[in-house]
Amino acid sequence: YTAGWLSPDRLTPAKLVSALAPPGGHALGHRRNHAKGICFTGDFVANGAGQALSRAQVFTPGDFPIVGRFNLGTPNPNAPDATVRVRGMGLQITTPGGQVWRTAMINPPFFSVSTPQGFYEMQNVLKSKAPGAMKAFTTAHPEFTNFATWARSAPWTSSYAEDSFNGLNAFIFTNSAGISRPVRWSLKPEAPIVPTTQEALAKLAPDYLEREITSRVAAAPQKWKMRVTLAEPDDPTNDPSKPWPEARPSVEVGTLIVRRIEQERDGPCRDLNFDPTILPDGMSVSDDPFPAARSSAYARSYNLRTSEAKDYPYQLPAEEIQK
Ligand code: HEM
Repeated sequence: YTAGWLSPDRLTPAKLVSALAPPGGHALGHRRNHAKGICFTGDFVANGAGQALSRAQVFTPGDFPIVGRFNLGTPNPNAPDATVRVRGMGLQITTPGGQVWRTAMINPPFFSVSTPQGFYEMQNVLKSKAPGAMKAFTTAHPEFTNFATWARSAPWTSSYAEDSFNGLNAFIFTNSAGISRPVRWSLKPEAPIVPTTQEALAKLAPDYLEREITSRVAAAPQKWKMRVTLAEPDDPTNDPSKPWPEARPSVEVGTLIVRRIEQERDGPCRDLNFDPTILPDGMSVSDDPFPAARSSAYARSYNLRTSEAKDYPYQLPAEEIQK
């Protein structure tokens, strides 16, 4: 009756965030996960087709401003690009009525584990040297083997512009007729994909992805199509490790256009928390347990990093600025 607050085994935001810490501790002032990244701005051009699914203003035909962040799934802000398998995009779209949609998506087509508890255990086992720890983990979380197969076999790219970004969690869209349906969303790149290998990427500069996207966007805006996929009655909505069948109907709702790469250190992403529960009217969370867990963990990470600004100063130290 204490809602679990007094249970020592209860999974808390503090435990979730601490579990992400690398052996030397977290990099102060930085995001506790997806710490390496680069901010951007641009717009989302809605084609109007999404209005059939959701009454959110973002689906009415028009152009809406975006702030987003390409990132790598690592707590290390200095990790070489080729050492990180998961890439992500944080995205905020705002519409004139003051509605805000935040989402944070990644490149795998399904998540590594079924539950937030599984995510916590995965962080611990990835650091554990105990013999048999991984075997015990995969026995308890057999879904992880699908993710390991994806990580081993999926092609790499040498540009964020060539990556797909998948929301993975299920949400509920409600249209103006009051009809509610479970959905997931994805961004597919318009840039042609040039597959590469981890070895080839490792031979490039450790920050190649940031440099490449900066020059690519300076030469031309980069685009992704946003697609919303609809669940059928038996599709799982509470487990992002289970992809829905390819044949599910989907609706292309618009185009994301990245027009400018922004400063990461003192740009518009720094004070932004891409909390996946910040949703406009016409979208809501489902029975998927991740968005609530993520929301509480991101808030904790945000509070920690913003109170550590002295460890990650907005301006570069004077000696690092070339005059
Ligand atoms: C319980 C599971 C998860 C935990 C504990 C977790 C934790 C975190 C934390 C602490 C951050 C940094 C937040 C900040 O300081 O602003 C973060 C960022 C991020 N997460 Fe998660 N995460 C989880 C699941 C997921 C899932 C399922 C996805 C994708 C579908 C995802 C994608 C991302 C992305 C793309 C970012 C970077 C957003 C940005 O640029 O700020 N995470 N995560």
